[in-house]
Parts: sequence; structure tokens; C-alpha cells
Amino acid sequence: WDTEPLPTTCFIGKICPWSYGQIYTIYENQPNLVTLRNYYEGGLTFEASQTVGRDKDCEDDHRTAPTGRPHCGYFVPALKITQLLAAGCDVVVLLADIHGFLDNLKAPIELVEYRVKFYRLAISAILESVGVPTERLQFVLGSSFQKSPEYVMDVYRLCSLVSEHEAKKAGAEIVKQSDNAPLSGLLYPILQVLDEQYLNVDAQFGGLDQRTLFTAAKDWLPKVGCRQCAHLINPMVPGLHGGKMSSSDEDSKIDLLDPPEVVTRKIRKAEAAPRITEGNGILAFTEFVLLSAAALNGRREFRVQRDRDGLEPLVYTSINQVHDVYRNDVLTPQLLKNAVAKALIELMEPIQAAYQASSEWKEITLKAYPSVQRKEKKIKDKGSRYPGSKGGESNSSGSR
Ligand SMILES: N[C@@H](Cc1ccc(O)cc1)C(=O)O
Repeated sequence: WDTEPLPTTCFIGKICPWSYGQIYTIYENQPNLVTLRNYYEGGLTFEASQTVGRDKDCEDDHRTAPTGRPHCGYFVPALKITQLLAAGCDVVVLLADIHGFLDNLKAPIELVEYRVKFYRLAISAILESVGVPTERLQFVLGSSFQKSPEYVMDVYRLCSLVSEHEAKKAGAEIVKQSDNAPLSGLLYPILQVLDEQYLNVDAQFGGLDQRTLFTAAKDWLPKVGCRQCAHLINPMVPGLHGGKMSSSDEDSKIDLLDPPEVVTRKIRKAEAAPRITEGNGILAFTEFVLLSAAALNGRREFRVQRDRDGLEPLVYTSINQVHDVYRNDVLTPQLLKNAVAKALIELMEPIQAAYQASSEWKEITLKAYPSVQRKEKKIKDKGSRYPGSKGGESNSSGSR
């Protein structure tokens, strides 16, 4: 895909892998209308309701910075993308390669090219696994337009109009904060804000953690005479340990390529207090991934096998039913976990089959995510020119 021509239109916006929520309404009786709505009750800054023509330019942007390996949380935005595609939206997934290293070199510059390829293969496989038609889906590489003279000039322009404080505030939740942080962390929000212009999209879709960047887009873009676009925000889905699901925390996530026994083990270890539905990552996953995927496959149901106890399976068609039985402990954490592990393993099967069948994907995996030791060495060895380095402390073999 390096040699693919650039798509002309894009939908940008991070699809935050751990995010979820009802963010738009598709009117079945008015198939050419999609209403984008903010369902978040906290009153965020994007337009409360915006109706866009479906056949024209309804473009949605899912963006992702290729850092840690995409995990099963990616099913959540993938299902949202699926729904947008089903509604006839043009969806652009921005593979934000430059952002991957602007954020404190989270994706080292030498690896970013491979990670982008890995992300693209993984996201495509997820979407294909849920059987969505992908003609209206495009992937765009950030660096394919972020180095153009016009874009770079707009970066300079915005840098002269936005204060250091504002840039810091905009990136505070996303960009790694540290003492003597690299300057690139201040550029990060400037570029993200410009991306939605250059991708020429109607809406950017991201997790709640992106809200300050979305606000910045509203505030800053008019300064350089740009139009505003809508921002769609999903709340965060809790990870397996209750907190944010993170690409960089091995324990909080299930890798897309984890074999079935590892999936089962990780789910068994996940936190799921009996009777408590709030902050329960396993229930959130059931709602936003398993039930949605089942609906896409034509039968919205969640099945809990109980053959071990010689009982009939429990079958639920809505998350409310699941919550009710979980609260009264008919559905115990153990039963729930077994059912979720089974359904997830089934969901992952076609993705893993696609991986096994692709020598290209396997090769890229090795290049994008070399062994832990090598990775650690690389991180340590950022070279004396790395802004956080204390002159002379690191040897210079990594500097260029
Ligand atoms: N900020 C996003 C990545 C991103 C980068 C550039 C964008 O234009 C959009 C999104 C993240 O947290 O992963």
C-alpha cells in the first residue's frame, strides 16, 4: 500500500479502541440521512446534533496512532465503523504515523512504517471478520499529507497563534507528560487539529480522552480560516482490570493474535465482582462487542452454556437482561467469563486465520514488534540528542 494513490477524501478521527456509546442514529425509514448526535451527558463541546447527507459527503474519521499492538478493544470502534459503513458513510481510517512518534517516541521512528502496516492489516481483518463491505472505507497515512508545503505552512501559522499553554492543555490527556518533554508533544495537537481539515471530513470520531483535542479544533481552526467539523465522542469502555484498556499494558488487553488458551486465561483473571455491573469490563465487552457483532451477524443474542451443570443455556438478547441476571447472581462471574471467552474466541478465529494465511502479515509483525529485549534496548538507546537525555549519559549509537 505504500504505492497506492492517495485517497482524495477522508474521514479522520481516532476510533478509540476502548470507547463505545451510541453516537449517531441511522433512520431506517430515511435511508439517506444519518444523524450524528452527542449522547454523552456531560455536555461536551461538539454540535449536539448534526444531520448530514448520506449519499454526499458523510465522511467519518477513525484515527489511530500506531503504537502498541491493536488489541481486542479494537472490536469496539470496528463495530462502530461497521455501522457507519452500513449507513452509507464514507469512512477514513487515519493511520497517524507521524503522531506515533510525536508522542514521546511511543512508536520509534524506525518502527513506525511497519507498525502502520501491522495496524492496517489488523484493522482490515477485524472489519472483514464481521463481514462489512469495505468499498467505502479508506486508510490514509498521516505522513502522506502532513509533509505537503501547504500543511507545513499551516502548522507554522497555527504555532504562531496558539500559546504553549493552550497546546499543552489540548494534549494533556493524550500526550505523555514528563519533565523536559520533547517539543514534539506540543506539535501533536497542532497536527491533529489540522488533520480533520486536510482529510476534508465532516466528522471526527474518537474516545472521550480526545475531548480536549476536539475542543482545540473548534477554537483554533477559525484562527486560520478553516471550517469546523463535528466531533463524535464515545465514553471509554473499561479494560479487563476495570481501568482504561491500553495497548501498552499487556495484562489489561487481549492481543488479537492471542491463542484461545491465553484468551481464556486472561478473561478468567479479569476483574468482575459478583453482582456489580458498573465498571465491569467483561460486561462492557459483552455489550459493545459481542452483542453488536451478533446483531451484525443477524441474531442479536448472547449465549451462556451451562452443560457442565446439566442445565439449558441462558440466552439474552439485550444487555439489560444480562445486567439483571448478573445483579441477582443467576449469571455468576464464572459463567459470564466462560461465555465471553467462548464468544470472543469465535470472533477472533477469522482474524487469526487471516494472519496464519498471510506471510506478509507475519513478516511485518516481526519487524513492527521485535522481541521485548530488542525493544527495551531501543527505548533506552534514544541517543544523546533525545531531549530527555542527560548529556552524555546515553551512548550515541542511536542518534542520527
Ligand atoms: N490522538 C490520537 C491519534 C490521532 C492523531 C492524529 C489525528 O488527526 C487524529 C488522531 C490518539 O490518541 O491515538
